[in-house]
Amino acid sequence: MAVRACGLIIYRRLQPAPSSKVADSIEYLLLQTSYGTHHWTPPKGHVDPGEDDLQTAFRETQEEAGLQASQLTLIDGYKKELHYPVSGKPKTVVYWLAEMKDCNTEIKLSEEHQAFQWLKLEDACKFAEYEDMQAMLKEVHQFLCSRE
Ligand SMILES: Nc1nc2c(ncn2[C@@H]2O[C@H](COP(=O)(O)OP(=O)(O)OP(=O)(O)OP(=O)(O)OC[C@H]3O[C@@H](n4cnc5c(=O)[nH]c(N)nc54)[C@H](O)[C@@H]3O)[C@@H](O)[C@H]2O)c(=O)[nH]1
Repeated sequence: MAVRACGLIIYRRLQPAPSSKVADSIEYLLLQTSYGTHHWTPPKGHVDPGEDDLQTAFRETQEEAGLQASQLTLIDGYKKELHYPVSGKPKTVVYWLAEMKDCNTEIKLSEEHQAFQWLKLEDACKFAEYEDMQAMLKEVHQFLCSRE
């Protein structure tokens, strides 16, 4: 059976300048692991026994970024599964989308991560080096822009 993890793609909207596009005011949160290859990822982690997927996504976000569910707005209509192998075993990661209620809320990392960045789409795709993650971020961006 596949290893299962869940997380949240978190974004914030900066106040756009009058002439700029809404799309340019969106930034995504990525965390850099303090272990392994120091890859960048949204907050996410393994599902604990007895937990449902969305509970896991919020718990991991709280543990890894210090953000409470009450500080986030879960966005209806977006959910995505990524499937990739880790150490030869299949892994499924389920992501939801959430917006920061206050874009200045402090991010508090755990020992699992050594840095975080708020990134515009183009830079987020550079930091998130995996093609499936990049495709997901682009899809999310389209989704958000189409709602405006
Ligand atoms: N010392 C040490 N300790 C580790 C290591 N490894 C884990 N720990 C410990 O485990 C705990 C983590 O527990 P949770 O937080 O519950 O789990 P997750 O959040 O799920 O975290 P993971 O890091 O296990 O899982 P991924 O992010 O999935 O990375 C796994 C591999 O998959 C690739 N990869 C990543 N993302 C993508 C993608 O989007 N697309 C594609 N295609 N590929 C992707 C990439 O190659 C990567 O190397 C920590 O406490 C550590 O103590 C390690 O190497 N050394």
